[in-house]
Amino acid sequence: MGLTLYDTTLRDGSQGEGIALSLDDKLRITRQLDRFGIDFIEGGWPGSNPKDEAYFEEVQNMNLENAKIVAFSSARHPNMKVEEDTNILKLLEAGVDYVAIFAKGWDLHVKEALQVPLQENLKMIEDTISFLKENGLNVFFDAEHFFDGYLSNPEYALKVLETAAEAGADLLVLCDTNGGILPSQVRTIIKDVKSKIDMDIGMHAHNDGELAVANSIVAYEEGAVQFQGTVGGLGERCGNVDLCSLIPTLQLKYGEKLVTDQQLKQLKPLYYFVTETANLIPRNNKPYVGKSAFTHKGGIHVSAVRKNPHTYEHIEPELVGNERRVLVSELAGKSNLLYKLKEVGFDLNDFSDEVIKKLIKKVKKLENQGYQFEGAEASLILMAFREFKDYNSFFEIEDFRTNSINKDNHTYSEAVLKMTVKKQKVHIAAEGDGPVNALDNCFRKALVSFYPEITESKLIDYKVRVLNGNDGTAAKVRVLIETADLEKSWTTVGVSTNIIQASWDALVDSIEYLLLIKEGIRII
Ligand SMILES: CC(=O)SCCNC(=O)CCNC(=O)[C@H](O)C(C)(C)COP(=O)(O)OP(=O)(O)OC[C@H]1O[C@@H](n2cnc3c(N)ncnc32)[C@H](O)[C@@H]1OP(=O)(O)O
Ligand SMILES: CC(=O)C(=O)O
Repeated sequence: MGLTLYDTTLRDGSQGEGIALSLDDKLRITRQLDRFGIDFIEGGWPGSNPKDEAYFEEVQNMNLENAKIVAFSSARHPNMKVEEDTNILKLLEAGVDYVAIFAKGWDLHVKEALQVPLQENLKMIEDTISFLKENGLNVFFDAEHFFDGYLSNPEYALKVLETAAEAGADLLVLCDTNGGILPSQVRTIIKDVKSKIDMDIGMHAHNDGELAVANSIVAYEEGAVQFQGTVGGLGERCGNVDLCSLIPTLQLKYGEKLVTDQQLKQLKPLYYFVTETANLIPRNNKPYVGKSAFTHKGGIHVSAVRKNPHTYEHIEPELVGNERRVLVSELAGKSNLLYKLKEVGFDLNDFSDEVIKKLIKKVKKLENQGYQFEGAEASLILMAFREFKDYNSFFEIEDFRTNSINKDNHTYSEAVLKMTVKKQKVHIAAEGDGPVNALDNCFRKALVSFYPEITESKLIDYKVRVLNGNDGTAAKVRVLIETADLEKSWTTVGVSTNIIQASWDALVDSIEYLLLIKEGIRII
């Protein structure tokens, strides 16, 4: 058997806390895994619940391009005939060519979890595999707790594998079910298994010791041919080995051709698809696929990356569908700002060294006052624009006022705004649920006849962070406003001890940035 990828997101991944995939979710994930180039997809345990049973019915209509679907179950129950065990019968009804059977590889489990003699566990394995083989199925044998079992009673753990092999199993999968084994132990144990049993082995690693990737890599180095894991490392307790880390490591560092280059570029989209389908928040610092995996913040790093990205990147981000990003903050140097300005379309010749230094000094000073530009790039870009001698703002604010009114125990607000737009004086009022909403309504009402395009955008998120909580209601706050039009979203920032002022500053930036984009000024 060549190297194969085995995804158990739909089975072991579903055993992770907070994961509740619908049947439709499972089918959509199946489609994406298949397109990505996964060889085997463990779809579920048909004996466990009606949803998994329905999955095996539905998946037969899917015309998969690449993957084989695998149905999962335990070996037969103790003291029961295999042909009478519904778990096993449902495997036959699942309409698959491949099944995965797990059984105990640790004497402790046989004695305490199953509470049967050691011999009965071997008999369960033998009966189940023989029966499934007689019924024409390919059988992957998952030796549950194999590594802990080997450490406790190596003769018995090996006997479990030998029994499965003699009964006709097509592959012996060594499971680190409790996820606590060490790479050095994996190496020694697999060497011993390989010296005694002449069969292909697979690896199923859990991540309780944060070593699932390391343990799977050691298994690979020792000749394992199948790697079972999940997208994003979902799974029981701390999860399974994350295929989003394991696959690119094997492919890009060990040179194994597991998927095509094009498929590998779908790794990040696959991670996002599965994470979002599972209703989870993607983790920025996930190796390879996280938003921050190739994001540079420290000035020293960005200075070097501009000269040669290899200085601070272990692979090219595009290989896994990711991208390089640079942040500007108080930890930035000139390089961060130059990178960012170029990225958004500025001609760097427009900025003298002096202006860049002045801008970066301003960023550091403002961050010391509570601004945070890495999450508010639109405000940063506006700051750079305002350094252009020939830049005229789209409007000039004269003053504004807000009032809150309580009537019949319901509070609402009104705002009044005086400004000049295209040399015309505007004096306008509007109401809103609260003062910021009233100001937003008023501002847009004042601008709409001059810039009708502002109706295409709206505020989609508004976050307030108290910066010095000890000062109570007099504390300084940072307001981040996210605005979106039909194509993109952008974030702006304001900081003040007055929440209305902080919100107003962020609001003004958000509208001004929109007008910059709409007026076709060089911003991508
Ligand atoms: C390491 C792993 O991740 S293995 C996969 C674990 N996944 C799951 O458990 C999710 C799906 N599970 C289920 O839907 C249910 O647990 C079922 C349908 C399988 C069983 O439900 P129930 O019959 O109500 O039993 P329950 O879950 O309480 O206990 C499990 C039974 O399986 C037995 N069992 C455990 N491991 C094995 C095994 N390897 N081979 C055979 N039987 C086993 C246990 O001894 C216990 O038997 P008992 O009821 O006679 O005491
Ligand atoms: C089979 C399995 O999921 C395990 O041993 O962890």
